[in-house]
Amino acid sequence: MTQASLSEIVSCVSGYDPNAMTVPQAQKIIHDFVQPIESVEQVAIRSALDRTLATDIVSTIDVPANDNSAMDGYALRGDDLAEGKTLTLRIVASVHAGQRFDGAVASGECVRIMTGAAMPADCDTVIPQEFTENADETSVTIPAGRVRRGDNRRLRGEDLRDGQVALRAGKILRPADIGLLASLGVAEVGVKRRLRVAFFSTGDELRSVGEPLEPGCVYDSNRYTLYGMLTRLGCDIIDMGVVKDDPVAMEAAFRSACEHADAVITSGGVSVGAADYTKPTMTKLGDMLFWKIGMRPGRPMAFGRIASQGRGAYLFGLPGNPVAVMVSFYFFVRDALLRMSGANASPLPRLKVKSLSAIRKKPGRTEYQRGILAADDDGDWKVRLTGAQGSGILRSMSDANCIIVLDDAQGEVAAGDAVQVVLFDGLT
Ligand SMILES: Nc1nc2c(c(=O)[nH]1)N[C@H]1C(S)=C(S)[C@@H](COP(=O)(O)OP(=O)(O)OC[C@H]3O[C@@H](n4cnc5c(N)ncnc54)[C@H](O)[C@@H]3O)O[C@H]1N2
Ligand code: MOO
Repeated sequence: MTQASLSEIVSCVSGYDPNAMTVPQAQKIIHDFVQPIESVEQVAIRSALDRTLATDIVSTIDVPANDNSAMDGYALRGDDLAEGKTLTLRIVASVHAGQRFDGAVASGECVRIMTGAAMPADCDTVIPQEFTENADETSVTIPAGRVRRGDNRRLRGEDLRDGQVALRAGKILRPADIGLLASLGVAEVGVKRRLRVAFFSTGDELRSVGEPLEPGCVYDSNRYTLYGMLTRLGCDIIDMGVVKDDPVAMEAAFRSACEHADAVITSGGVSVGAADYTKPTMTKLGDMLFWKIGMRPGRPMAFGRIASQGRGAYLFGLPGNPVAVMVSFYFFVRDALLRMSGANASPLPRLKVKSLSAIRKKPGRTEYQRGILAADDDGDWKVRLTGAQGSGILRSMSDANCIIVLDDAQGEVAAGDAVQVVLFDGLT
């Protein structure tokens, strides 16, 4: 299948204007343009943690394999239970997990049973031992009203049935999933290979950690935040360092990155400054779009694809400001990389909570403010701003535990109004 060009994709977007893109328009174009990689590798299930499953996994057994007891107690015939009647049953056998009792259990009889042991064929109910009375080696009394037919019995195949799809291709495997695979007896699975993502920072003012900081210079922090975000996403990273504001050096960096990477991320040089060479270099080499997106931070952004030696790499030219890099990554690049890696990722969940801070906001653009979400004394979760929100203030990201997302239509937020937040941390 040949890949659609960016111009074909943008022609389907109503009201497309590169100088006034909305966040949803830009997200949609990127999502529609990127294509999943095809390479698959077989790995042991522990190594499959956080990887993207390549094929559906179908169970070849029932889990559990037998009806079994959910409690330590006594397995009995539900027919023996009668409303308001105390019952004394004769114990005919005892079964532990891993054992089964194949004998008959007649009316008036029961079997001492442990959690996980297979149910005797004639029994459909288990009474936990602490609900019984006068138990000894030979008999046990079941007081009236303590158990109903079918209680405390786990049914064969209630977790998964033979032939049922246990996990769908595209799932990013979490701890529960590799446990589920183990419960099916699966030792290895096919996962998509890790994405290879190259990145470099641009700017003559940038110094790398370890170098002296001359007047007018700043340390390059974007390569570290990108390293962190890409590593968390499970990518193989290619750190290409700092590239000077020089068209020849920049072209060489792009060409080299595209030889090995599935995606290339740059920061800086996408605005209108005299030394902003990223855009002209990208245009020379590939199928590129440059946008001014109605958002803050992260307004300028370049996106496209560079083809080189029969293969191609997607390209994300992010703005230089450190907070803008992170916000653009979380709200554009992350989804694209997940899609490229073959994952069926759902949108980042948003929670609606009250804001303790009044927030200045004009309708017409999306704002991503850094917030601290905490429970008050009544257990209600509320969010407040971290403080100054400039897109160069990286500490605002470090202090935050969430992003407050104020959509295009949102105007001023008064203290006490509800806002939507995206959490940084969660169970994965
Ligand atoms: N006349 C205009 N000026 C600017 C506009 C505009 O529309 N018109 N947009 C502003 C916005 S918004 C942003 S964001 C920046 C984006 O500019 P660039 O992508 O060209 O980024 P630079 O100019 O290279 O850098 C911006 C800023 O960030 C610092 N920086 C860059 N790289 C790093 C790094 N790796 N680590 C730490 N800090 C970095 C850089 O020193 C600058 O301070 O343009 C605005 N201007
Ligand atoms: O993208 Mo710029 O950092 O919005 O301010």
